[in-house]
Amino acid sequence: MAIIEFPKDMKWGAATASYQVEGGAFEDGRGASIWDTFSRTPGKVLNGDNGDVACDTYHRYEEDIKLMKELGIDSYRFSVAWPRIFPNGRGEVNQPGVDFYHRFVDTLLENGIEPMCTLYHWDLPQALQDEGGWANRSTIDAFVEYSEFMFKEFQGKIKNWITLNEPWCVSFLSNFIGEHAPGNKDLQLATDISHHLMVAHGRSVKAFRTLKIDGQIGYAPNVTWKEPFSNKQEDIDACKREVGWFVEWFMDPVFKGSYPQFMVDWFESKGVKMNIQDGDLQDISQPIDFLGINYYTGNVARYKENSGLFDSEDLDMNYERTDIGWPIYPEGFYKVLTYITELYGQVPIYITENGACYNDEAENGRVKDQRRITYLQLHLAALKRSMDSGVNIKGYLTWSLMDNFEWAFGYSMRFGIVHVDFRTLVRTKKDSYYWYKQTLENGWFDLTY
Ligand SMILES: N=NNCCOCCOc1ccc(-c2cn(C[C@@H]3NC[C@@H](O)[C@H]3O)nn2)cc1
Repeated sequence: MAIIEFPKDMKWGAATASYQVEGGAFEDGRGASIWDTFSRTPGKVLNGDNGDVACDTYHRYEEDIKLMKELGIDSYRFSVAWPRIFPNGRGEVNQPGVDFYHRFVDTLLENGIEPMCTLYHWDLPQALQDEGGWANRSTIDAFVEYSEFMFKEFQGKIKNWITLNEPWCVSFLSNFIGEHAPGNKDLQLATDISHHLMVAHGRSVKAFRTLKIDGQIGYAPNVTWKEPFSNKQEDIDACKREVGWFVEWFMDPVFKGSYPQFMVDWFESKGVKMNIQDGDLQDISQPIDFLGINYYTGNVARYKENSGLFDSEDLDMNYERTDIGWPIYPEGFYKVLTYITELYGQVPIYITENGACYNDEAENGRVKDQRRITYLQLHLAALKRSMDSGVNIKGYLTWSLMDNFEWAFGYSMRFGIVHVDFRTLVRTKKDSYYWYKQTLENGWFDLTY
C-alpha cells in the first residue's frame, strides 16, 4: 500500500478532439478536412473507418457533458474543427459552426467545467491542403486569422487555449513517416512543416497578447523517453537524438529562440536544410503561459548504425504492452518531465494527454478495464514523483474521456474511460471511470501495484 496524494489546487480533466468524437462531418456547413479525405483513401485507415459519425458528440454533447459532470472533472480539453468555423480555411465564417461551439462551451460552463480549447488538432481544412497545406507559409496566415476569430468570439468563455496539438505528429508522423493525413513521406517537407507549425504557434500567441485576451495560452507537444541501453556514448547520443526529435526540436525554439544545433546538424547530414525567414524565431519564442505535455510510452534504446532516422534501435525489454502495442514505461514519464524541467526551468505544465489503449468490451453494462486502472496508477505515481523532484505540474487530463476514432487505427483502438458502442453509440462507464472519479474526489489514490 502507498498513498499517492496530489496538491488540492491541481486541475483534473479529460480530453478529446473534434475529428475523433464529433461526427456531423457534413452538417451545418462544415467544410471538408484532410482527415475526411485521408480516411476515404483506401488503405489509410483500418477497416476503412472514418469520422463521419464517430461518437456523434455533435448531437450528443449534452449527454457527454453529463458524464463529465458526474466524473467530477475541473477541466475538459476539446478541439475546434477549423473547417466548421472556416469551411474554406479562411474568409467566410460558417455561423452554424460557431453556434455549435457556443452551445457546447455554454453547457460546459453551466456545469462548472472549464473549457480547455485546442485550436488545431489535425483537421486542417482540405481547401488549405489543396494550396499546399502546412508546407505553404500562407497557411500560417490562415491559422492566425482563425485564431484571432476564435479568441475574440469566445473571449470571456474560454480562458485556456492550446494552439497546436502534437506538432511532431502533424509534421513528421504525417509527412515523413506518412501514417497520418495527408500521408507524405519526405523529410525535407516534414521539417519545413515542423517550422511553419511553430511559426503559426508563435504568431497565434502574439495575436492572443495583442488582443489582450483574458486567459492563458500554450501548446501541447507529444513526448517520449529513450533510456540508453548502456553508458556507451554512442548509445547515449542515439537516445538523445530520439528524444530531441520530440522535446528539443519543438521546445528549444519556444524557450530558447533557436533550434537545437545537434538536431540541425543531424538533419543536415540527411540532406535536410532549414528554411527559416527573418523574424520567424522571434515569433516562435513568444512567452507562453503553460506547456501541455502528451505522454504515452517510452523504451530502452541503443545505437545501431544505419537504423532508422537516428541510427538507433528500440530494444524489446519484455515490458508489458497496451493493446496498441506501446510499451508501458512510467519511468519514462518521470524521466522526460524532469528532463524538460532541467532544460527549460519550472515551466507550468499540464499533462494534456496520458492514457492507455485497452480494447475491453462491455458485458452486462460493465467494462472491466483493470489494466487501464493499473496504467493510470503507475503513471500518476511517476507524475507525483516528478512533482516531488520540482516539476511544476498544474493539471492532469487523461486521454480519453471516451473511446473514439484513433486515427489510422480507426475505431479498433480504445483509449476511453467511457466505452462507446460504435453501432449504437451507447456510452458505458468503465471501471476506470469510477476509479478516476474517486481519485479526483479524494485528491489521492492507493497505489495497489
Ligand atoms: N520514436 N520514434 N518513432 C518513429 C516511428 O513512429 C511510428 C509511430 O509513431 C507514433 C508516435 C506517436 C503516436 C501518437 C498517437 N497518439 C494518440 C493521440 N494523441 C492525440 C490524440 O488525438 C490521440 O489519439 N499520441 N501519439 C502515434 C504514432
